[in-house]
Amino acid sequence: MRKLRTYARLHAELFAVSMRIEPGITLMMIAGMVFGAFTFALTAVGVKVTVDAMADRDTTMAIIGGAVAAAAYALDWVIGALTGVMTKMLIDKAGHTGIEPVVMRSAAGVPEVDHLEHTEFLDRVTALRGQSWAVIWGFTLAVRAIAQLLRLILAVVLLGSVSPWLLLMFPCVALQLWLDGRGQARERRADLALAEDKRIQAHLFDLCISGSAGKEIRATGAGPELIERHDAAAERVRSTRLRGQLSGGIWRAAGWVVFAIGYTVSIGFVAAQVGRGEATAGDVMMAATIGALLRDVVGQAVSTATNASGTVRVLEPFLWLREYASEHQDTEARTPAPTRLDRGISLRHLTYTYRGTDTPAVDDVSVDIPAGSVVAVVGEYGSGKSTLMKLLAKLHRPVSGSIQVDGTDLAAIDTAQWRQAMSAAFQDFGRYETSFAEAITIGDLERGGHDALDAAVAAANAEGLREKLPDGDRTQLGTKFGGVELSEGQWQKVALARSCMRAEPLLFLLDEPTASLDAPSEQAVFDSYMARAKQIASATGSITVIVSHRFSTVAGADLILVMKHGRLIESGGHEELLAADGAYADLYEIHATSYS
Ligand SMILES: Nc1ncnc2c1ncn2[C@@H]1O[C@H](COP(=O)(O)OP(=O)(O)OP(=O)(O)O)[C@@H](O)[C@H]1O
Repeated sequence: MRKLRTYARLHAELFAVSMRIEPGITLMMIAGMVFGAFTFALTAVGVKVTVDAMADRDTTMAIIGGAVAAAAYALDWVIGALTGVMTKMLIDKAGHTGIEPVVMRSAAGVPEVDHLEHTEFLDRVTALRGQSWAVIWGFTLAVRAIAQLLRLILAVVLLGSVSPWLLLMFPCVALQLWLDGRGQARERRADLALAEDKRIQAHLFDLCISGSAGKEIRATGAGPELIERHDAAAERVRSTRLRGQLSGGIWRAAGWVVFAIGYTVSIGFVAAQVGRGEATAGDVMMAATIGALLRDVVGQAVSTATNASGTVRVLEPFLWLREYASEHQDTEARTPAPTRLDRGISLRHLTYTYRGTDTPAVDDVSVDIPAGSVVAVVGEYGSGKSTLMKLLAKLHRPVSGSIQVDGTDLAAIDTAQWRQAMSAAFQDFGRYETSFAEAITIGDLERGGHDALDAAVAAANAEGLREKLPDGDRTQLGTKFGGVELSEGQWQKVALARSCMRAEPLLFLLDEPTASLDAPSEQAVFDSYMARAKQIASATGSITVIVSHRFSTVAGADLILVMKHGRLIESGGHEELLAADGAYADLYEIHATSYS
């Protein structure tokens, strides 16, 4: 019942969207479908009038009845064709301009990132990708289903007026629809069951044709194994789908058998009534006509139901995605973000566990980071450094504990404002395939014109790259849209410059932002970042947090946090930690020679 209400509400919304985008076509389509139901009834009545008039030798009435029946039948076809065209136009326009933006906003507009790594989200996005039009199709099918119901009601009235025996057809129709529904459910279940294999198949395909992974695959000789796995996934998809279609087909065929029995028996009863003088030949012809048309109506109802159930595959993810996006909008976080830091940022028993895992990635971390400080986070791979950075950026919500910004819980601070107040460069940076200038200034980052762009490029040590670009700042980056391809390190410099567009961020997060750079570039970037960090710190009390394996950089930080298995095991200044001769001293010894 709840599901029914949810879908009714959704269709009401989709009606509103369609009316907003194409009011004329929406109304004409609905009117056409409803009117079509009456032409169906008119055809049957016309046939009865003709046959009875012929029996009475009333030629005029017979001609009128025949003409009405023929015209109504033909009109039904014309209306069917026109509503078909209008439906297509509506789906095309409202789907792309009304629904696609909602899908995009729901998928990309959640402030946190937990969902981006989760199958329940990914499965639904896979189902919706490029399929937004089918959401509006779902609405047009609902209208069609109502019009078909109207046809069935008219058929009941007409058949009931001839003989109650004819009503026997309806339980058979109902039983057929039920059996058909069972068949569809089988197919739907099979479709859901194969979603993961489909994703695996797509992932392996993308991997094999991607420029970056393609090199590695060839070098390591992993190609045949990946192709084999791809084929195995494809085979699982095929066999699961076939099983679903076979069992669905059996249920459907059973449905048609039931209908055929109902039709034959009920018409047989009326024919017997004619012999007893209880019905006219016109009644039999009307019943036979309605029965025959009913077969079409039921056939159409079944195909509407099939299509509607097909669109559930899109409507369900659409509803889920919208609900997820609205539930994760962080609307309680209303405290304005500060404009400067006085005391600093304190982590209080901060804990975060990724969904689907048991061990916390950040485990009970407590530390005070004074305003104006440069902090380095070090630790082995997988020790929780990136997760800590993401928690500071509000990309994940702590499972327990908190982050206090000058005494205010970060959870209560307006997320959008917090992001405006900070800057970040991550290890896995984005590649925006647009012009060089736009790839740096894109987003809601401050647009300080050419001066800001120049400063950001300088801070990222990307002037050399900029000079080499054939069209300067207007050079299109990436080959997807016919631009120039950059090396990994050059892409990283663009990302670094992007993170420097905010002149005075309160929090500057740098999560191994130079992993793809050569040693001199890395040194130059860190020197300029450290100078910048100190300069910003004196103006607004800003904090810079750097995750790095470069110990010459780490050593220059005011505070060093050493992480292990998600826990903060040591913290302090470089000399202090070396003197303590603990984990930091060990790490320093291992890394100093290779990275400094
Ligand atoms: N999306 C995720 N889902 C589940 N577990 C995750 C996810 N991301 C990270 N982890 C796990 O959380 C732990 C901490 O990962 P994190 O990336 O924070 O470590 P790190 O110290 O930054 O590692 P690295 O130096 O390799 O970047 C690791 O055990 C990792 O496997």
